Formats: sequence, C-alpha cells, structure tokens
Amino acid sequence: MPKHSHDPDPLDELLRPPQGETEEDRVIRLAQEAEARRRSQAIDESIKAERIEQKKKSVVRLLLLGQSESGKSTTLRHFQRLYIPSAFRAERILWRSVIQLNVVRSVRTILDAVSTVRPPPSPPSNDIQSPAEDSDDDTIYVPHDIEVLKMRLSPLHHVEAVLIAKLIPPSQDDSWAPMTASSAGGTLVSPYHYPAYHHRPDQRWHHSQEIFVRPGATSWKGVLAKSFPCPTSVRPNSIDDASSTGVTRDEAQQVLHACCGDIISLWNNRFVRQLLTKRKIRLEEAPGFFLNDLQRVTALNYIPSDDDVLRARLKTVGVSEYRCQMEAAAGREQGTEWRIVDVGGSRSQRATWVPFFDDVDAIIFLAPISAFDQVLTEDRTVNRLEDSVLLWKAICSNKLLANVDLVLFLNKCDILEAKLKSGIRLAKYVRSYGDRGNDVETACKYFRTKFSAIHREYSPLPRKFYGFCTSVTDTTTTAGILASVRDMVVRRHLKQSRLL
Ligand SMILES: Nc1nc2c(ncn2[C@@H]2O[C@H](COP(=O)(O)OP(=O)(O)OP(=O)(O)O)[C@@H](O)[C@H]2O)c(=O)[nH]1
Ligand SMILES: [Mg+2]
Repeated sequence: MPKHSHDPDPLDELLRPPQGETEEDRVIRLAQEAEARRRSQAIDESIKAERIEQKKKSVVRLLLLGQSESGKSTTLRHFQRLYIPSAFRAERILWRSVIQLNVVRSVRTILDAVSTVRPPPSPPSNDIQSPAEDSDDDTIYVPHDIEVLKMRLSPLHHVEAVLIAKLIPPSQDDSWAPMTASSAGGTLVSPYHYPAYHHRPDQRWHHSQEIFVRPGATSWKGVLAKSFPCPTSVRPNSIDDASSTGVTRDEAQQVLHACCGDIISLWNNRFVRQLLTKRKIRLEEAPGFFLNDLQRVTALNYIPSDDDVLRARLKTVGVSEYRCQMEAAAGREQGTEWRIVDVGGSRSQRATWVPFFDDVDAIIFLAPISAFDQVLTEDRTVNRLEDSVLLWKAICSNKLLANVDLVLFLNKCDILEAKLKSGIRLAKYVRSYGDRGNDVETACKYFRTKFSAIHREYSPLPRKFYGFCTSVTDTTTTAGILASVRDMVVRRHLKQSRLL
C-alpha cells in the first residue's frame, strides 16, 4: 500500500514528549534519555574494543567439509594433536571406550556375515567349510567351531550396551540413534534407547546401525571424563600406566580382555576370511579397524596411542566449533586462536553447513578417493566418489565462498593404494580413467587434475588451487601438510585483517 504524506511517522510519535509534561517530568525524561545514550555508546565502544582485541588475538576460522567418513573429524584430531598436544594427550584415555566399541562392531560385522550361512546340521560337521567364490550358500554350513566361538562371544552384546550407556549422557539418550543403510537421505529411525536394548526379544546385532554423537552441552567426553581420572601426561601401552595414573579398569575392557583369544580365533579363521572375501567385506579398510591389534588394545592397562585416536571411528552429527589456542609447541603461532568447525558429512546433515560459510578464513574439503568402488550408506544408489565430485562442484561454485581459500585433501590414499595393489581396477569404476596405470601415483595425479579443473571452472572468481594427496591417519606425512596449510591460512588471514 502507498504511504500517504499525512500518515503519522510511528517513530516521531514515540519520541514526542508526552502530552501535558511538567517541567519536572521533562528534566527527568531528558536525564533518562542522556543515560540511555551513554549506555548505548558504552556498548558500542565495548563491541569495538572486543573486535580490536579479537584482531590482536588473531582468530582463524577453518571449516572442515566432505562426505561422511571422509576424514574430517580425524583431521580435526590431527590439528589438536599437533597444536594443543597436552590437551590431546590428556584426552587419549577417553577414546578407549570408542575403540572398544569399534572392536565390538567389527566382531559384529563378522558374526552378521556368519549368521547368513546355514547353521551346522546335527550331529555337527566340519566337512563343508569353504564358502568359495562360486559356491552356493545353500551347500555350505557354519563350521561347528565358529558356532562355539559365536556363543563364547555373546558377552559382547552386553559390552556394547554398556559402552553405549557410558557414551550417552543420561539426559541425551535420544541424541544417539541408529542410522539404517536403507534410509535414503539419512533419516533417523527409532531412537536407540539403551534400557530397551536389554529387553529386545531377539538380541540380534543390527549391522547397519552406526553410533553417532551429536555435539551438545554435555559432550560424550565430558561424561566419560567423570569416569576416568584424566592424566595430563601418559605414555601409551606402558605396564605402569594404569597403576601410576589411577586409570580405572573398566568392565568393558575386562570382558574384551577375557574374549581376546576368541576374537583372534574368529578373525584368523579360514572359513571367516573366505566368507568375508566372498561377501566383499574388506574389514581391514573399514573405519575403526583394530582386529590386528587385539592383544594390545584389549590389555587391561591399555591407553590409546596417538595413532589409535586417529584411527578410531565416531560418526559426527550436527556442527561443532572447536577452539584451539595454539600451545607453545605450536611455535610462532602461539596465542593464535583457531576455531575449527567440524560437521556431520552424511547427506541429511549438509543443510546445516551453510550458516557456517559466513566469516570463514579457509575450508579443508576432504574427498576420500579410495571410495571409488563404494556407495553412500545413506543412499546405496549413489557412488561415493561421484558424491564427492558433486559436493566439490557445489562448494567451488558457492558464491558465499567465492573469496574463501579452498584446500582439497584427496584423502585415504593408503586405502586407495591397498585396493589397487589387490587388483581392483580403477578404470572399471571410473571409465574416463582409460588405460592409465593402475597404481596409486597415476591415480592420485589423475584425481588431482580432475578436481583442479572443477575448481578452475566452477569458482565464481579466480583463486589459487591447493590440493594434497593425503592419508590423514598417517601422523608423519600429515604433520607436514597441516603445517603448510596452517602457514598458508595464517598468511591469508593476516593479509585480509590488514585490508579490513
Ligand atoms: N586408512 C585411513 N583411514 C582414514 C583416513 N582418514 C580417515 N580415516 C578413518 O576413517 C574413519 C572416518 O573418519 P572420520 O574423520 O570420522 O570421518 P568424518 O568425515 O568425520 O565422518 P562423519 O563424522 O560421518 O561426517 C575413521 O575411523 C578414520 O580413522 C585415511 O586417510 N586412511
Ligand atoms: Mg566426523
């Protein structure tokens, strides 16, 4: 509706002195207005001072993006390991419960595969034990010794329940839920309530469920820290550690310790290995794989090493900002505050990223190039590499990020190398790869060129391409890469601050 000139201005009306104001009231009103002005100025000045202070303190904002399981949280842990080492070290013990859960889940994956094979006929027979590549499942039976191991490992059901109860703050038990592989778009289904688990009639383990943590007021670390007296400096795997630091021997660790021999027997069993190969389950390459380190990680005095913390798997849901005040060990950047934002990478989570695009200095985008032969858990019709490429295009072309430096980590090169060496042909999945060599160097070079071309083509404004081939679980190589990224980001940040 058009505004008429005789319409009263609502502001004028508000500011006009009240009708019939006495001289005394006027003096009081003017004094109150002066006081309000003074307060408003003081607030403005304090905001200005805070901004100057922030600039002096040098706050660097870094956003970690990429699909689920691309290595975002691992990169964050790497930053913490390098630049706030004492805090990282003090928290290592808290990761023990996550690693215990990872072990239990690996066992469950094996037993789930076994449960798809017919139980042994009675009387038990060990005759047919080889689920060879071309054999029909109807003609094979689970060997009796595996059935025995399955029974002996049943206490792990309880361990899993104990661990979930331990990791979920009592007030947030609905913040942990299973994700079904079939739920396209990553919809959460039937929240996983620990008490109900105990009374489930079938007591079966559901292989598609992945435990995740949603950042909140009461983090899983906070809850766990209450159960562990957290030492500030501990040496991993030392016999004295547990006794000298007062680390408690928890129930889950005791059960895992007792089951260690049986888990090793299960993992080393020929029938199991052949079954896993037949089902194309490559456990060694799956996240949170510790079955080759069982003696060590199930020891009663086990304290996770730096490598273990980097290899542990705990899915992220939601967005969380981690503040890292560089410690002395970080060298000349000491005092710089890094705000690193870690996000959940599954498809349903991606809408939550956008509010964090504002005011960011750099983005590390992780594309796990080893996933060329895998599909998304949340949508099994989508190839994981294809999803990474689409996501990279979307990030490169985003106008809000036009002035932000994008750093690309072509990640999980170690797994890529193992896959190619095992004979899996990249060209079978990526047709444009053609007849190039099926080795990790050629493959990395190829992917680097492809991602760089997308960056060039889709960026709204020209910007430099920073691309690294990484295995972020490898402490040695990643330390160097993160140091270069840090220098580059800090340099850009300083340049931009001077321009402000
Ligand atoms: N072998 C190997 N494992 C890796 C590498 N990067 C990450 N991982 C492992 O992959 C798993 C998934 O990594 P995360 O960092 O949790 O993945 P994320 O991107 O945070 O995943 P969401 O939280 O689901 O979005 C973890 O168990 C890591 O230890 C790598 O370069 N090589
Ligand atoms: Mg994560």
